[in-house]
Amino acid sequence: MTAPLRIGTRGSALALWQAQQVADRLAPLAAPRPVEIVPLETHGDRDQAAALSSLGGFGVFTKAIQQALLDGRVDLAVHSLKDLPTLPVPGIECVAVLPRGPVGDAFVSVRYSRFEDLPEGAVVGTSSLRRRAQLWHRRPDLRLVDLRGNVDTRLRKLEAGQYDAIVLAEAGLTRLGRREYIREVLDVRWMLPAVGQGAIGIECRSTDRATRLMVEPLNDPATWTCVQAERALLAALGGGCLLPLGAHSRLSGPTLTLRAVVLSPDGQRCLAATHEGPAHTPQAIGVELAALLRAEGADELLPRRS
Ligand SMILES: NCc1[nH]cc(CCC(=O)O)c1CC(=O)O
Repeated sequence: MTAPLRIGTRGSALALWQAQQVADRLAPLAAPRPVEIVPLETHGDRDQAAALSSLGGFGVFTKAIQQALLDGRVDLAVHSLKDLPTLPVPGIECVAVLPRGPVGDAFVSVRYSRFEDLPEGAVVGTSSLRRRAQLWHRRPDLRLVDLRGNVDTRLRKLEAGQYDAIVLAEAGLTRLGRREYIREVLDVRWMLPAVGQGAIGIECRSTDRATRLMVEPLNDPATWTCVQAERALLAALGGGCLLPLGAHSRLSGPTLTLRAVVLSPDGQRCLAATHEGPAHTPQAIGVELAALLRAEGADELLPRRS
């Protein structure tokens, strides 16, 4: 009975910080069982050089952890929700999300204190299709160059002087104690976050009732509502991280408002729509917003999937 409760996670500093949050909250519920963090290497960690798209794009940071969960090598899995594909994995269920952190994207630069100060043709590092498309939509003159790696790797590359600025999730910088790098949080009215950005999801094996019951109390209902709507939107558009889609949800009393943009990769075309409804039907709001975007012609912008 003293077998530890094992939490599977990526081994990056950010992933370990997130897993530790779960471990700290779970410890009193699991006692006297100890809680242990098990860092696992994922496809996305192993192949830093390859573009995410060439790795297949779906679940490169989550599949290996889900496999360990299915194999019984770990008892739960902790993911950045934005890295977790919406396609359900048989035998695995997302049981809880922690209270959401900051959702926005941060402008990080040594040379410029505001995005608007970037001179014509400035070099901005980011590999995210969503960030690239929204940056280009606002500033077609920018030179956008690939930048991959963990948060600290990207900050080091910025400091090496190769980029005028980079864009990173505010949540990651905050969690790693790197907020001093943030020069400006980009306005969510034009830089919409990724689906699930800033949220941490916890998965269990569907059959492991004991662990599920232990994890359920960690769920934050407000965060759950918002991410359900965002993920339903993403699923209805059939996209993974290869789709230049931004989404932002806001819960105000009994009403959930979801806003989203779908862009062409070059940022020239941008469709936006907003939809709201009762907060107890988040998935319907996401699905209906997808239909509104389709009615505007989103299908032409969605990547072809084989
Ligand atoms: N794709 C990598 C990734 N996955 C989650 C975060 C940050 C935390 C979050 O947004 O939840 C990051 C880094 C980044 O995008 O800057």
